[in-house]
Amino acid sequence: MSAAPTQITFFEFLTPLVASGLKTITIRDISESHYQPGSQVEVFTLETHIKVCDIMILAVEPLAFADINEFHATQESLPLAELKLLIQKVYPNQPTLFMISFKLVAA
Ligand SMILES: CC(=O)Nc1ccn([C@H]2C[C@H](O)[C@@H](CO)O2)c(=O)n1
Repeated sequence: MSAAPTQITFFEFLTPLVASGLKTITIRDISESHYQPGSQVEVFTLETHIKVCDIMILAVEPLAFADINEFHATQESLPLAELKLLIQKVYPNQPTLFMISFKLVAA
């Protein structure tokens, strides 16, 4: 069994939402779902790999694309339509995804 990851990347335009504590979930596919609840994880920008902040993983739960709703959009700090378009673009044709809940530890 491999160790849980200690880093996560976000698109640069989303990192202010993470560093301010406004964004408290991210929805990823199975390849990016192996985070351990209770672990501290470093956040980097995807495009430039700049360190943004640290977060603590609270939970990792399966989430069907079809079940993504306004609750998830609020936690993502994004409009629901924008969130669903983004997820479809990043993870096309993947009905089963994972919701990673987290809290900001240090900006
Ligand atoms: C490799 C990588 O950084 N991938 C992703 C995947 C998703 N996101 C964002 C986009 C949405 O806000 C949520 C839901 O997927 O997570 C991201 O920043 N980076």
